[in-house]
Amino acid sequence: MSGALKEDGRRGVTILGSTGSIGCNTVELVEARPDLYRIEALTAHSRVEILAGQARRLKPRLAVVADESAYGALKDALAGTGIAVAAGPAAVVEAAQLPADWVMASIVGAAGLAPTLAAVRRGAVVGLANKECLVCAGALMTAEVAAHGATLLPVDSEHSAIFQVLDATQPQAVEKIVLTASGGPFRDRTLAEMEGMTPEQAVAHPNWSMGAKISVDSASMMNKGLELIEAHHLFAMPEERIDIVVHPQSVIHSMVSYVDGSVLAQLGSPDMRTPIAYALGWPKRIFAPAPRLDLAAIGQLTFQAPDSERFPALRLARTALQTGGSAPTVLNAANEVAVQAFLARRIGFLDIARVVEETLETVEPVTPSSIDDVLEQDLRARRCADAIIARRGKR
Ligand SMILES: NC(=O)C1=CN([C@@H]2O[C@H](COP(=O)(O)OP(=O)(O)OC[C@H]3O[C@@H](n4cnc5c(N)ncnc54)[C@H](OP(=O)(O)O)[C@@H]3O)[C@@H](O)[C@H]2O)C=CC1
Ligand SMILES: CC(=O)[C@@H](O)[C@H](O)COP(=O)(O)O
Ligand SMILES: [Mn+2]
Repeated sequence: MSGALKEDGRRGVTILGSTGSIGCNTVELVEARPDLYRIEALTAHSRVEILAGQARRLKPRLAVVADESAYGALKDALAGTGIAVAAGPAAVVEAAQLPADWVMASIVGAAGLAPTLAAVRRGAVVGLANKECLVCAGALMTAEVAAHGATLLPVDSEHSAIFQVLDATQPQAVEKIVLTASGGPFRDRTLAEMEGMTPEQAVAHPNWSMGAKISVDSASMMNKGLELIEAHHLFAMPEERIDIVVHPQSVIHSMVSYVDGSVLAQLGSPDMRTPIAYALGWPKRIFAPAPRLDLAAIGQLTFQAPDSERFPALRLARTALQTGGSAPTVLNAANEVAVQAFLARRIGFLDIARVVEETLETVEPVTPSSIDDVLEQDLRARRCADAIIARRGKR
């Protein structure tokens, strides 16, 4: 990021998915430091009111909605501001192509792949919250990062923690990465209890305030499975050297074990403004208004082994990573479809993992050699998962 400052000394920032949980936290941090940052572009799917409010305050060059039917509303909301307005998935990619120094990739799901890739391809520094794009296209994505001299800065709290304590100068000294998992809202529930859990119960995360999709992923622990694959790609760490430990307090955000027996961890309150600020300020640290950690008040930090009987998503993700090729792409796409079906009350909570497993059994893994191949496999998996859900509904 050195040399990435514009003439006025401020870093140009684009936020892809500015209206979401990560996006709004990023906006808050950027807004607090007009001396350091100016906004280049903001994008959303369809929540025009939030996007237009952010745009009026931050005055980007461009504001984009992915949903074309929201174009008129955005145009009206920003009339007379001089801010350019556009709509559609291609316009989101164009927003990512504007010459911002730093891009927050915080669109949810594989929909974030093309715009994130567009930022990578122009060599930007990318704060990566969107884990799905590394899960569905990890090897191709990291190759693009290397080819274009881009920088990926992890924003996911666990990966930010690892990034902060990993000694990249001595990769041979690293024994293991240990991802912490809260266990989600159903950590101590039986399978019989989980069967009847509602979307409202699933999105009620005990520690973090997040968007609906990642909250359901945390409840099924698919989030930790996706994070396992994300860590594998971000830190070039083999699957068997990435452990998962359940830590209900979400205070230790992850750890790195070294060959001398030392374990280094990053701690903090469960507040995404800390990892976002780390990526936004990198290579320096900037202030974040997250609650300060009071260990005496917390009293105890506890740990337990993950249970892949009650949380089969953990097993499915590990197996998909071992299988390789398009298996993680299929896992991710089927999970996105199943989570949406659960949120729409078309399937039950435990059906999410069942749909993912059946899709993985049905769609033959291939070795994608391009992003187009990945997108093709993503589509195949979505169609397969849709068909499985439709069949389940008819029983
Ligand atoms: N929330 C968190 O604390 C964490 C999130 N992450 C990851 O960050 C990403 C974002 O999560 P989160 O902020 O919780 O999600 P949200 O659902 O809160 O926000 C998603 C954002 O993406 C936009 N969006 C949704 N669909 C599309 C689409 N098809 N095309 C373009 N834009 C779209 C939304 O627009 P609109 O508002 O208009 O619908 C919104 O701006 C996810 O990949 C998640 O796994 C990782 C760690 C922590
Ligand atoms: C904030 C963040 O990074 C989330 O991914 C969080 O880790 C979810 O918590 P779980 O550990 O319950 O999946
Ligand atoms: Mn996380």
